[in-house]
Amino acid sequence: MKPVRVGLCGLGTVGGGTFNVLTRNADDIARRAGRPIVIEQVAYRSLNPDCDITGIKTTQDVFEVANNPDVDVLVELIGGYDVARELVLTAIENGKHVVTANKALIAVYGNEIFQAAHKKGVIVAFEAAVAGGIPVIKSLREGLGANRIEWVAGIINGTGNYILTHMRDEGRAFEDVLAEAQALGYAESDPTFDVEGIDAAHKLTILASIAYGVPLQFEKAYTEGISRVTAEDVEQADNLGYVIKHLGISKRTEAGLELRVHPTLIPKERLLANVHGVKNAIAVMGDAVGPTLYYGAGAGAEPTASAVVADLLDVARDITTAHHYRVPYLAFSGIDEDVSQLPIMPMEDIVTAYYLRLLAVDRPGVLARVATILSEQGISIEALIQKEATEGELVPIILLTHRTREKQMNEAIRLIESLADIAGPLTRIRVESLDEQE
Ligand SMILES: NC(=O)C1=CN([C@@H]2O[C@H](COP(=O)(O)OP(=O)(O)OC[C@H]3O[C@@H](n4cnc5c(N)ncnc54)[C@H](O)[C@@H]3O)[C@@H](O)[C@H]2O)C=CC1
Ligand SMILES: N[C@@H](CC=O)C(=O)O
Ligand code: NA
Repeated sequence: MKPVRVGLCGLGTVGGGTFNVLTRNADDIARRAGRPIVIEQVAYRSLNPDCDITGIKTTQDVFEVANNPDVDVLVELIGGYDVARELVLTAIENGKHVVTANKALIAVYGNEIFQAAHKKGVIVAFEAAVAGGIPVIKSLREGLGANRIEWVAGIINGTGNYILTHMRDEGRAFEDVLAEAQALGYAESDPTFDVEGIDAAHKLTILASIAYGVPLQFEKAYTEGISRVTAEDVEQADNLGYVIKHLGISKRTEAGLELRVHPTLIPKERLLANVHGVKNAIAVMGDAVGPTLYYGAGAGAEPTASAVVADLLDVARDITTAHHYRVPYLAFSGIDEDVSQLPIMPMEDIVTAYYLRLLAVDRPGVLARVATILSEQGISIEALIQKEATEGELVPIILLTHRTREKQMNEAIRLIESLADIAGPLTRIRVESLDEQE
């Protein structure tokens, strides 16, 4: 049978991995696809020493691939927003299917891209864009199709989890571990995307759209990174029975959808608390199936390539069976119709528990003043640790609260920070109990 011809754009970490997996496993892939999947052309800026591209047509210009009539599927692995958007739209305009690992592109321009693809009747597949090699998009879009999804929560940035794990286990400095994650090919070209939660917010935006059938709304996601989490917070969380993880959380509530990324205290016994290094895990709660968990490598050359090549297989199978994209881009049918208008909730309306760490002058009555402020905002305290003074006359106070509205907590924090006895901004980390095992 006629092969499916791939135009590979970008030969970096994921491009190189994709090239190698596709060529190494070509026979098995052809048997699964019902036809060979061959690399017709590669566009790259610099050669990847791990790839032997002898005999393959190459170019420095990615648009040559998008305009090449011998290419059936364009694989976009150059990353970034603008050139990638133009490249993908050009390929679609030319009737080519597209496979991409670019979550920034899908989260920000996905609505426009799917419209264009729908018009042309081509596939845009992006399994590698969320949680690397874990087939979470396929699971959510297809395997859980019978369910009303209640919530999705997970560790969806490998670099951030790698940093938190190695800082905690080896006491290493943030910058040192970040440099290692970059060398291993896990980080984005701008690593602040990983560290500040932007990459996780891109992925959460995509997961939420697929889970609830809402348009992609990255601009409404609340995003907070891990750069302010200290070794002290990690230790105090541990004393209280929690682990700090950087989570993406999206819940369906009566008021709308929560869409938030931030460091989170989770009970040590939860499965998510035990996901370490570059591994990702996403818990999904469906009304029929109950809690489910998807775990694996969230970044890296071949784990991510595994998802890219699986998407190529889907494309090949759809071409072979002459289907017109069997599964809708964001899981719900139609492109405008059937999209739910469930609102994304403002962060101030979120209800959750909180860990607070403050530094107070060691004088009688400070704790009572803090407790009064919390109580006046209707916030009750679940646990309290007051440590011996360690920093001159400043004494750390750790508080764990019961669930309360973010708006009340913001007001309480503002009032506590304005007390003369309190030094500097306090640390606030949200707490989730995440019943993913029940
Ligand atoms: N590294 C990882 O573990 C994962 C990355 N991704 C996504 O995959 C995409 C690629 O990421 P990486 O492979 O890590 O990046 P990378 O920086 O290793 O590779 C990108 C390659 O594209 C090339 N490139 C950029 N613009 C180009 C252009 N105009 N023409 C030709 N070549 C061009 C660069 O020279 C580079 O070799 C990104 O969208 C990223 O977010 C997704 C999941 C995991
Ligand atoms: N930089 C990302 C790569 C995969 O999406 C991460 O670290 O998770
Ligand atoms: Na994936």
